Amino acid sequence: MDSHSSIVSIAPFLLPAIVTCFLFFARHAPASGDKHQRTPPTLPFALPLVGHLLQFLWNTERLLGKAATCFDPTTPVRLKLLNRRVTILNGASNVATLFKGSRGLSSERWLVQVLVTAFGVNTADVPFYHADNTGIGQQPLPGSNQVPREHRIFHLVYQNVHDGLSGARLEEMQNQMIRNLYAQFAALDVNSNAWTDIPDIYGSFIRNICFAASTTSLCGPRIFEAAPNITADFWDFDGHLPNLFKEMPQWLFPSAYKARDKMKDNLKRWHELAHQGYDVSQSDQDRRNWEEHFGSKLMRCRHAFFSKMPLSKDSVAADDLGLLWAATANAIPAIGWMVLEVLQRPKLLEQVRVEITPHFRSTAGTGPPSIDIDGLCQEPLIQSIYAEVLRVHNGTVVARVPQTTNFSIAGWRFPKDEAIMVSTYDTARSPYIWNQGTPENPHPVDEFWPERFILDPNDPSSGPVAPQANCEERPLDPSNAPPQPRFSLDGTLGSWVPYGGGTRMCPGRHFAKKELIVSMAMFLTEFDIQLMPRDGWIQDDKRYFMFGVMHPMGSIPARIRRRKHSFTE
Ligand code: HEM
Repeated sequence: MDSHSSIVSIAPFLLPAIVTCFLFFARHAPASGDKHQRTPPTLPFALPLVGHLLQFLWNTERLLGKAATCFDPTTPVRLKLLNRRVTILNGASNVATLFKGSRGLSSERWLVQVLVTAFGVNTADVPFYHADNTGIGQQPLPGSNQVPREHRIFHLVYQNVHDGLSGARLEEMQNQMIRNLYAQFAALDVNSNAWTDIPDIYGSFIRNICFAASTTSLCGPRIFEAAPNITADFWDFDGHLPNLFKEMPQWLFPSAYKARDKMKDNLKRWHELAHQGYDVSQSDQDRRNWEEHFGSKLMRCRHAFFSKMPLSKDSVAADDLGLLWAATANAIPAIGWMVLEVLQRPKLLEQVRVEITPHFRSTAGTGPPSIDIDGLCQEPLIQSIYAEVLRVHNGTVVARVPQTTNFSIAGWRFPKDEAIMVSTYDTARSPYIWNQGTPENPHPVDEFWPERFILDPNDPSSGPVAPQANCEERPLDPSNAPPQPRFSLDGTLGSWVPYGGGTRMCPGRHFAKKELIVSMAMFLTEFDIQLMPRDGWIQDDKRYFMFGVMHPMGSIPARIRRRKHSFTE
């Protein structure tokens, strides 16, 4: 493990000393440097030595919220985490500039650290990752190490996920998702003439069905043969991930490390079975976009290049755990939220079903429904719900590190090797940017407002962005058709960033949009779902804050039945 990665492991030893000399010491680092380049101010902190570490570990939401509001809304703010410094970037235009300026910034060191601490890549394999400083591009970076092409792990992984999630491979993944969801629905013991009680409609129903469907689309069905309990094991691991991510020591959280080891063992068993059934050295000649051993072409080609690298089986399993997590741990809670936000509003449910129906052709129990995916994904209200789910429920931190020299944005200097972070949760809540409705009909930034992303040309108070914040001209419709309300992200550049941005922007975003919308549409078309009465709206489980789309909190009891003319009957 690299030298600065174990800050947290010593934190518990420092605690008694910190408590006895509790000084309430606040500091605001003066802006330094020449008049063109200022160092961002440090958020005041009370404990010298540790800085903001304890708050970072136990109340990250509050800490990042303070960093977003402590100075003016475009001022970046530095945090001190024991011996490490990071800067939280604020302001939509600064965020957009960061993502545009990908040259000179890297995510690779950060990525390796996450692969080790969160997913369990072997420390013995770290030098192999670090030896590759050739970048993600087709050509190695000038002046970088001489690394054989087949060992350029960052380039190969980058190219593989981008190829595997576009064009015909993307279409195959979409079709697989529909087929696999249909198979999951058909296997359920749920009738149309009686209600079935479900103890937790998200945690024991939607989440498990979607994991099985999504993982089969990515990895093929063999993974469930090799590891029959992988669904439960995965969600157990996901629940422990915040502690792993924050580098909590094993002696303090042994169950987190156990859950991760279990998942790595599951994946190793699958790798063994898949390699027995399929020779990855032939994968270049195999034109299929999906086969049953490794599933998607993405996965098959990935294992073809892994097989030429001197990585341990343990590290390959850990790296795959990272990919499986990226592919499911945001998308599935987001599907859950899409369904739940609609179900909590009966009128919205009716409107959504009106948008869904024309795009579905049922095959009446003889196979998966035929869905006009592109048409469905262009419906304005459905897209607005999708964008609003990712605005409200996403608590990700996206990181970049200036690699070779200091980096600057709008006159602020960001030192080399110090992480610059963007909190998607706070950018999505800036009251200076987001439309909060009218005094008669307010919609605060924390509220889920299904129509927030609908721009009605006849209503100047509509659209995602507050009228005073929107400098972009509203484009005219060239067809001269009477202006219709439409889905719009206009003015949200640098503020709606659930997928990050720039060259490292999430390569799964095109698949994710379709996966989220199609899955929601399939659940709402196949089932009537009645949530048990509850006080207030369903809330985010803040334990997942900082780690992507948060899960809904607590158990959500419901009853369900198949709808008449559902596609499985
Ligand atoms: C709602 C769903 C999703 C959200 C909110 C999401 C969000 C993100 C974010 C914020 C990043 C980091 C981007 C950056 O650093 O700028 C990321 C990276 C990534 N995502 Fe997604 N993601 C989603 C779904 C998916 C899916 C479905 C897949 C694959 C099937 C996927 C695969 C990846 C991969 C491989 C990376 C790493 C890319 C790299 O390092 O270059 N994601 N995602």
